[in-house]
Amino acid sequence: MQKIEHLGIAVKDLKEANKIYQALLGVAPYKEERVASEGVVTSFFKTGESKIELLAATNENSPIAKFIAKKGEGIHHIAFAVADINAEVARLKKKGFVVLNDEPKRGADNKMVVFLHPKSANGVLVELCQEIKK
Ligand SMILES: CC[C@H](C(=O)O)C(=O)SCCNC(=O)CCNC(=O)[C@H](O)C(C)(C)COP(=O)(O)OP(=O)(O)OC[C@H]1O[C@@H](n2cnc3c(N)ncnc32)[C@H](O)[C@@H]1OP(=O)(O)O
Ligand SMILES: [Co+2]
Repeated sequence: MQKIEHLGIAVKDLKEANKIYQALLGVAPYKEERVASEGVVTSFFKTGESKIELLAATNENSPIAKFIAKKGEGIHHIAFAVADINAEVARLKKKGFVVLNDEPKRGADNKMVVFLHPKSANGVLVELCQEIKK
């Protein structure tokens, strides 16, 4: 793992949450991006070497809608940057981690992503991200 790429925070109202995190971090979000395949709209803030990703659901089947219905707003996942996502998936599967999507899928912010089940990491949903080279 290269570094923590972002912390994902599930929010009910993206506009309101943007105001709160802009006040907290002292910077405006640098992008807002819908990921239809995930049923989310995201807002990204850069804070030093890391990022905060706010996520709101765009439909009731969204994992974010389910998460908020069950646990309320809050930290949803931790994302790590990796150099070779397929090699990391193979390594982690060998170690017994439950990989939710063997094939990396297109995420937000120009990344290919894979998720590991929370049960594999002490109740924490883990996302692996590999930058898509331009
Ligand atoms: C890709 C765009 C963007 C990016 O950065 O590029 C994103 O980050 S998109 C983020 C949204 N997408 C995802 O989260 C995809 C991966 N998530 C899933 O596949 C599901 O949400 C899953 C499998 C984590 C849970 O789905 P399930 O239908 O099984 O929901 P349950 O409520 O039954 O959960 C089972 C079990 O897991 C616990 N849980 C659920 N979500 C989380 C979470 N975010 N963190 C920690 N734990 C979580 C839930 O409480 C259940 O545990 P239990 O002890 O049985 O109550
Ligand atoms: Co994410």
